[in-house]
Amino acid sequence: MSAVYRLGRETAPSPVHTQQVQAAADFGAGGMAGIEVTLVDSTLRDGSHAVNHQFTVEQVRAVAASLEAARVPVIEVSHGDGLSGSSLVYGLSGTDEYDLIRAAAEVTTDTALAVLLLPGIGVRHDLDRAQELGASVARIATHCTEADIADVHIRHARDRGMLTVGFLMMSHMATPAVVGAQARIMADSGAEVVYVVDSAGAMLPGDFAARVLAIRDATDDSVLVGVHAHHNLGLAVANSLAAVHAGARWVDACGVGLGAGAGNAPLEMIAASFERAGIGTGVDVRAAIDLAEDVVRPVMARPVQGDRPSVLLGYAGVYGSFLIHAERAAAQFGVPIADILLEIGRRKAVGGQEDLIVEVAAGLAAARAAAPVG
Ligand SMILES: C[C@H](O)CC(=O)C(=O)O
Ligand SMILES: [Mn+2]
Repeated sequence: MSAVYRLGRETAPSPVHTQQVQAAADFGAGGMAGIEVTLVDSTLRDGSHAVNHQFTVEQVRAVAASLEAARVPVIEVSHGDGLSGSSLVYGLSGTDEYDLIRAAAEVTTDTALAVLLLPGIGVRHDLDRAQELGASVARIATHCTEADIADVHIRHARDRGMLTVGFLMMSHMATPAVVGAQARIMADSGAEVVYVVDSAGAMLPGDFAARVLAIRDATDDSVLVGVHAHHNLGLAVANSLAAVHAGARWVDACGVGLGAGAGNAPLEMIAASFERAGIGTGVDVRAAIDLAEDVVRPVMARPVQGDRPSVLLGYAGVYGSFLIHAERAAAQFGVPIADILLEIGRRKAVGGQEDLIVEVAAGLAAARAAAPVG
C-alpha cells in the first residue's frame, strides 16, 4: 500500500509557529522597513575581471555617469585585482587604471569614488595617486586571515582623510569567530567599515549572517559591516539580504552582476528587492534597471552566468577571479576545467596563487598522459 500524505494541519498554530511566522516575515516585503544602507557599485572594478581588464575610457564614462544618474552613492574603479593589479600574473589592463579613475571623476559630482588595494600588489603611493584624481574611499583587501598586512595601508588612507574600508576576502575559509577577530584588527588600524567578502560565491545566507554578527560582536559595533556577495550558487541577493538582516549596512553590487565568476549581486536586483523589503538605499530603481540593460550589458564581453565553471567555483570554494585563468589553463593543457577547479578547491588556494592553476593543469595533463589506455 502506498503512503498517505496529509495535506494541511487541522490544529491551531502553536506559539512557536507564530514566532516563526514573525521571524520569516522579516525577510518578506516591508520586513526590514527603516533600515538604511549604503550601496557600492563595483561594476568598474569587479567587472574588470569579467572583461579581462579591458575597460575603455568611454565605457567608464558611460557607466559612471549612469550610476550617478541612478543616485548610487559610491562607485569603485580599479583593475579587478586592485590598484597596480595590471601585470602578467593578474592580467594586463587595456587602459591605465588611473585614466579610468580620472574618467569616472570627470563625469561624477555627488558620487564618491572608491578604489581597491591589495597590500603587496598595490602600495601606499597608489592610494595617493588615486586620491589626487578624485578617489575618496579606500578599500583595503586581504585574505580573511591576514588583516595584519593591511595595517599600514589602512592607517595611511585614514591619515589622508579617505573613508577607509577593510575587505576580508574568501571569508568562507574562516570561522565566524576568526572573521570577527580579523575585523577587529582592521578596526584597530582605523577601518571604518569592514566587509565580509564571499570571493568564491560559496557562502549560504546563514554563513553571511554569522560572520556579520561575529564582526559586530568583536568590534563592539564600532565599525559598520559590509557585504560583498558573488552569485556562483545563485545566492548573492539572498545572501546580501541575510547580511543586512544581521546588521550589515554597506552592500556591494554590480550592474547586471558584472563581476568575477557568475558575477556579483546585480545592482538592479539589489535595488529592487531592497526597496520591496523596505530597506532604504536612495537609489532610483528604475534608473538602475535601465542602466544595467542599456549601459552595462552592451559592454559585457561575455555573459556572467551560473554555468558549469561558475557553479563549480562556488561548490569548490574557489576564488572567483581564478575563472579566466582556469579557462586558459584548461585550453592550454587539454584538461577539463572542472578537474582544475575541484583540485584548486581541494588545495585551498587563495588570491595571489594564480600560478598554481597552471601547475595543477600541467599535473593533471601529465597524469592523464601517464595513465594506461583503456
Ligand atoms: C581582488 C578580488 O577580486 C576582490 C574581490 O572582489 C573578491 O575577493 O571578491
Ligand atoms: Mn568580488
